[in-house]
Amino acid sequence: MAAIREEITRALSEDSSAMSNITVAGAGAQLDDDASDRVSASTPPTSLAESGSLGSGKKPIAETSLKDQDGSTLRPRRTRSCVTSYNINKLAKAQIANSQGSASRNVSGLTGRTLVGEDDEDATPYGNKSGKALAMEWESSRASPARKKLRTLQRKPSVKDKVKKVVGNVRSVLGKRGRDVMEVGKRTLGMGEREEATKQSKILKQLDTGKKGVLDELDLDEDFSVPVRPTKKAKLDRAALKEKTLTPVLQATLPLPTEATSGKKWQKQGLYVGQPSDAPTNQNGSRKKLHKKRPQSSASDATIDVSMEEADIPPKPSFMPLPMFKYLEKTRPFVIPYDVFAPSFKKGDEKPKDWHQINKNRLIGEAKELWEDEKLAASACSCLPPTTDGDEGCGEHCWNRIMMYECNDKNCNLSASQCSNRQFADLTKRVKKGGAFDVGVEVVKTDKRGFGVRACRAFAPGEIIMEYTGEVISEAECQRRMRELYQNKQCYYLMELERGLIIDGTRGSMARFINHSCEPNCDVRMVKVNDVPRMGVFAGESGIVTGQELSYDYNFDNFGSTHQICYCGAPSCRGFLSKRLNAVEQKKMLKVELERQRKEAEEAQRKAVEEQRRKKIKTDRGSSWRGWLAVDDPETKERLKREKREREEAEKSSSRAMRLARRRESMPPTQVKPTAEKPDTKRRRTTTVEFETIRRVSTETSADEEVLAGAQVVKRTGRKSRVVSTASSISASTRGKETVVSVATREGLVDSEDNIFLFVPDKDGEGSTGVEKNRPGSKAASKSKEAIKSVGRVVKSFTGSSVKSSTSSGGSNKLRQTMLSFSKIE
Ligand SMILES: C[S@@+](CC[C@H](N)C(=O)[O-])C[C@H]1O[C@@H](n2cnc3c(N)ncnc32)[C@H](O)[C@@H]1O
Repeated sequence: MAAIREEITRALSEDSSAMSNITVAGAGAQLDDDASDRVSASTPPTSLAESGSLGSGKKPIAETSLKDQDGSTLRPRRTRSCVTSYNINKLAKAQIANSQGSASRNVSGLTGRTLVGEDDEDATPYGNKSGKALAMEWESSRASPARKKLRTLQRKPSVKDKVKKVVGNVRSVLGKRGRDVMEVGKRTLGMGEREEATKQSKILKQLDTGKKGVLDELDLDEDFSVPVRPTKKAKLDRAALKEKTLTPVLQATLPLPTEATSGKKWQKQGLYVGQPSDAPTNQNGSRKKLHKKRPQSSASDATIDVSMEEADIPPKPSFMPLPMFKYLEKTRPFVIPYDVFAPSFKKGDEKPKDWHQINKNRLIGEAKELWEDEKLAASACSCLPPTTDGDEGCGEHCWNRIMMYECNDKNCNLSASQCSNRQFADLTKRVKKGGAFDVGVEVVKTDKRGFGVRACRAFAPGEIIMEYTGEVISEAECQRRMRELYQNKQCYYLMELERGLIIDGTRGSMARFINHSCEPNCDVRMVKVNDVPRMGVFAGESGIVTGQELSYDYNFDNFGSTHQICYCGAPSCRGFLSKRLNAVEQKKMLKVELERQRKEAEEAQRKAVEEQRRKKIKTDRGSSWRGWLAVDDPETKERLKREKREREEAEKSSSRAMRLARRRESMPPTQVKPTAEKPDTKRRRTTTVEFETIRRVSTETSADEEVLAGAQVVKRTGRKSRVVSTASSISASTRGKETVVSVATREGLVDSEDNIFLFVPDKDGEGSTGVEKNRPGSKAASKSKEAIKSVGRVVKSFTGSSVKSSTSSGGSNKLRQTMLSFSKIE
């Protein structure tokens, strides 16, 4: 038991030898120690270089007491689950210490505790032997009895392990609060890591008091803290830190096992460091991933030779660089999105309509004479150059400034860089650059106050923002304009400049859009620049930030007879755009203003209704409607006539018109309708046709044909008979004794009831005229047979039933032919 207790030691002094424990350094290392202890105590090492444990020394420097300083018994802060792996670091450090005579410092700051197998030195394959022995042991075969023993240890949890677990559980039962109290108390007493270890031992001693004491079963050098699963980051950080510090030392001293030498693969990093790679592990996927991501451990690169001095360099905390650092290191040109910096007009935003921009004052009319008449008094300052760097001359005591003169090379002895009273000169330079930032302002639409001006950059207190420019007019001209031009206007842009001169910003700079506020952020004041008065807009006492709307108090500067309601929204708003009014005035103004607003609203409503009505009409008419024509307008009349003419001409020259013309030309002259005599009645037209056809008959008649004078179709309707048609065309040809007469009538085929009379000319040859006389509608025709007889000799009469009828072609003037056959009259 005593022997074992001797083993349960921890190196506490710096001068412990290599063969004893690796020491924990003094105050400087205390922090490290503590930190690493916190991590490693609960987490097994994850690389060769990482292990914080070393074998117990041969010569314990101080035996760890199981009692606390004040003698109270404290339970261990943590328990540590037994990890059945051998600690190579311990060996490595021992080797280093050996080579240097004494190890003065644990480079990593780890406490150097052994993880496993320290309770039985002989049970370890390497023990605390010399470096040579170590080297040899690395090459030892798998079947070495020590290794077998180690495996046995790994496989079977001993009673000691179980007790450790119980202790851990006891601690965890205390709960967080209890632990916190303990921590606080510990800190108060200034207890360090050693005390912690002592407490653990005390608890173990207590456990050993029973009949079946288990202390002899325990490795009291173990940390009994409850294993806390480390976070991924903690694992990474710790691994990186320890690898950086320890592995070079290892490489410098410890010949690592290689496949060539041992014929066996050893775990060089990770939870199972120092074990053969084929030993059973609990490595899961995520841990493997971690390994992959990690930079190649230098432990595997045995060729790197790192000196101890290098290894002693305190390790750089290895944080993962945040991505933005890399990004920021790169220099490249970039543009800030414009709408972030200066959200200007966007598509569709309303823009001021009747604004003619003038960036320099223009003297109008008699203002010119007034301007020239009075010369400004001379001014000069005697300011001294500033003594301290960064200071500016011509401050508030500058005479020029007091007199509202801007300094220049003539009236100021300081250089431009030393003088702070050259604002207009600065403004000119700035604006000349022309960018949005340089101009620094923009016009925007406000809610109730029309347009306004917004800063698209910051302005320091008192810094000039812009100049108020426009037409410089005399007072008389101003009155006239007010009376005649701006009578019905809501907005005035008039501002008094000096000596009865007024700037009318109706045509002017952007400053004309600056709205009024009862708590303004700008001042507008006149400054004489090179003996010329100019009006500037300056940032107020608080300065201007980007995006802020500019405003000044119209109280003194704004012309305008009416008092408009103010919508500046300032807590101390006066209610109107003018000076503060007394109660009666205010009431009156309010009434006037409300009346104005009412009228305005009425007008707006009327317009809206009108617009709606117009829209409705438009939609009702549809898209094809072209609108009304003012036909009484002579111009329109003329236009319509012209259009009609053009249409007719186009029609004439159209393909249809051409076709008709061609057809007319190809027709025999008898068929050609004389275009000159345009028939204007139906009756006349009929007559014309008859006339034509009769003529044709006569021309077509051959010598041996009986010439018929005409034919008439008489229709009977009841008892009445009526000549419905006089034959339009009669032709007769004789075939032997038979004569075939073709009669064409215009008014339908001959019915079975109809009588058809054929005429032959009288002896005097008047028969042909008889037809003419008996044309439909004529007196003669309206009479019956007698009438016919009188004009010619009826050679044959037929009834429709004995008549063959057919229709011949003929377009609109269709002729219906009735073929009559009869025998030649003897
Ligand atoms: C010099 S103009 C300013 C620019 C004007 N907003 C525009 O759209 O042209 C002055 C006119 O702006 C309007 N205005 C300015 N400040 C106002 C305020 N605080 N409340 C109501 N109207 C204001 C008034 O109609 C006033 O007559």
